[in-house]
Amino acid sequence: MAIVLEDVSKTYEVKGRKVEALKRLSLTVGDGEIFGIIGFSGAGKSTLLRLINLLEAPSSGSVNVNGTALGNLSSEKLRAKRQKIGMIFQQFNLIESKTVYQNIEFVLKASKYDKKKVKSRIEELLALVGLSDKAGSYPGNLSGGQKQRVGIARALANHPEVLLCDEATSALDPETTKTILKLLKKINRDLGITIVLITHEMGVIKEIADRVGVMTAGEIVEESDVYSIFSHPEHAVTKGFVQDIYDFAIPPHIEMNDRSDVITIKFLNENAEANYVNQLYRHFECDISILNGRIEYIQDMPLGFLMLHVQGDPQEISRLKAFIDESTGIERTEIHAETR
Ligand SMILES: Nc1ncnc2c1ncn2[C@@H]1O[C@H](COP(=O)(O)OP(=O)(O)OP(=O)(O)O)[C@@H](O)[C@H]1O
Repeated sequence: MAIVLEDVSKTYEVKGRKVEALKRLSLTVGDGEIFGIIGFSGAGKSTLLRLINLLEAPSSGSVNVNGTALGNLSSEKLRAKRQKIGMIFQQFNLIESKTVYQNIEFVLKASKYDKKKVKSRIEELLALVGLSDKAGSYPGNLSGGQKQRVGIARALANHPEVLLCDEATSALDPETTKTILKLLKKINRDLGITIVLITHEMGVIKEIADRVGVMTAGEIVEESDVYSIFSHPEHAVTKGFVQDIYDFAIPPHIEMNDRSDVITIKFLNENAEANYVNQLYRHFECDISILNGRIEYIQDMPLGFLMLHVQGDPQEISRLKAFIDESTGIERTEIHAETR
């Protein structure tokens, strides 16, 4: 396992008042996995990342990165271990007075990288992030996406085993965000680097993560593969985060007392693309109108939704609902947006 946190707590003391940033949190991130942590501001995400990055020690509990327990390391060993953990930041944190080349050179020099190999390593890194032609540019002359590419090149300079991403795309526009996430995915696949990213945007999780932990008030309240988090959110906070894809309001023209006849169905995996409504039309003597529908792709796997208005004999409607409930890969969902 790449990262194992066991029963970790972190308490800060601010003006005599205790702030519990992390509360007996346990987490395991597998080798080569992309693990996303999502939570609102103040949930404790950055604190968690700083523990993995060895910037801070937990108040209690243990942190283990790639087989090394991080407590009780000598400062020399700690420094060596830190080099194996790369990090990128929301605000890129580049040195403005140095060129792209020099920004990367700076970390290689600091880690006493073999001098003969520094130049070729920098060229290799710049090629990897698609910036070979920007070696002599200053950060001030780069776009946000290019700056983050430099950040990524710098983070990878010392061949890390783990890459930590702290809101790495939050300062970028949606298109640039996509290209940066694509690059991170490529790095994960091609170099086998484990990635832990923290974000407050579910879109980022949907695009890139294999698994996700939902954080609130210093705890991970739900943890699962990304498809399950979207298709079966359990905790109220998770439901809030995935609300966007469940955003089916019952149209205003449906009278208040007819609303119990509105059924929203969720289609899991390949069932999203099957012709299910045809079966409903064929088997049941009800009037069925489609009010809304959508297919979301989560890691290329479809998750479909269909909102139907079903009218007719109440017994027939009950039979139809029972039929839906018995169908594999099809579920009725109670989660949808407030009626507008
Ligand atoms: N160095 C510190 N000293 C005192 N309190 C801190 C410190 N760092 C974090 N905290 C507190 O710990 C809690 C968790 O903060 P943290 O920054 O980890 O949350 P976050 O989820 O990363 O939020 P954000 O997205 O706003 O950065 C907050 O209540 C914060 O005020």
